[in-house]
Amino acid sequence: MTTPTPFGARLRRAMDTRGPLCVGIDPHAALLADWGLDDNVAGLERFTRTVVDALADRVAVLKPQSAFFERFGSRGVAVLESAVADARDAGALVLMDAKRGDIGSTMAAYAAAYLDPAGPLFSDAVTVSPYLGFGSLRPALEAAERAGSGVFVLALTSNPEGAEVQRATTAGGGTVAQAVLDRIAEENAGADPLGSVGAVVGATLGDTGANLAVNGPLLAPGIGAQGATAADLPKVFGDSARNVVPSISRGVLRAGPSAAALRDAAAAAAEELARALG
Ligand SMILES: O=c1ccn([C@@H]2O[C@H](COP(=O)(O)O)[C@@H](O)[C@H]2O)c(=O)[nH]1
Repeated sequence: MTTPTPFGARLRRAMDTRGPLCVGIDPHAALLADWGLDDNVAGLERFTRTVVDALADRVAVLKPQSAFFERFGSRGVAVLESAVADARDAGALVLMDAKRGDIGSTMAAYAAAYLDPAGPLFSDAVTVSPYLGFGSLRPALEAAERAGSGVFVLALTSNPEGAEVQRATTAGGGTVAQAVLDRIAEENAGADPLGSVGAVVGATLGDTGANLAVNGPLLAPGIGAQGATAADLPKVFGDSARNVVPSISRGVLRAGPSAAALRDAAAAAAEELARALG
């Protein structure tokens, strides 16, 4: 059996060749309406196919938000399965935004869902929540390593409510978020060119005071609809800018339903973000 190329190495290559932009696939009911689509499975299918067809051959990462597919039940999940496969076939890395977190034994089932190459939702990476304890993520970390996939751990989320948990002080005197970041850095120790365990750090946060040197990718949501701009990135990420994967959903999707307009919006965002990240 051949050893798969680790996600971190695949992501670095994609960022170097396509630029670091991640576009989120978030089929909000309001966006379906804006695109002239019905808020049903047929509308979801058309929306998703349009985004994948327009962008999967050019952006480094596509990030479907699982919740928007789950709300349609099994037929919505079937649309998600096709989107993952089609996006990967077209060359994009797929980051499943599912934010799973549970006790270890249940985490193993989530890992089977997203990180087992034989599964219908197998993705290049998945978002997970460490707030049942970082150790509870072990089954996902191990499954990802076996598959050559990645795991993005919520550290400092883009929403204002995150601070009450993430900036709380631990018994050791640091913040909860820093403890998470330190554990991510341990997972990535020695990885070259980039570890496969990422951190989620909102682009909305300004200077967090956190040490973001985790030797892994830093997913930066919050650009566009949540108010952050490319100009905010240097303040948030400082010396870690090279590892930032800036993520935009509505800010690009609002350009649809024209495929050309989606491509133009993604290209304009990519250029602005690349300039800001140096
Ligand atoms: O801290 C986080 C973690 C994840 N997200 C997700 O990213 C997108 C953001 O969508 P926009 O339309 O660009 O605001 C969405 O799927 C969130 O669930 C985040 O925003 N913040």
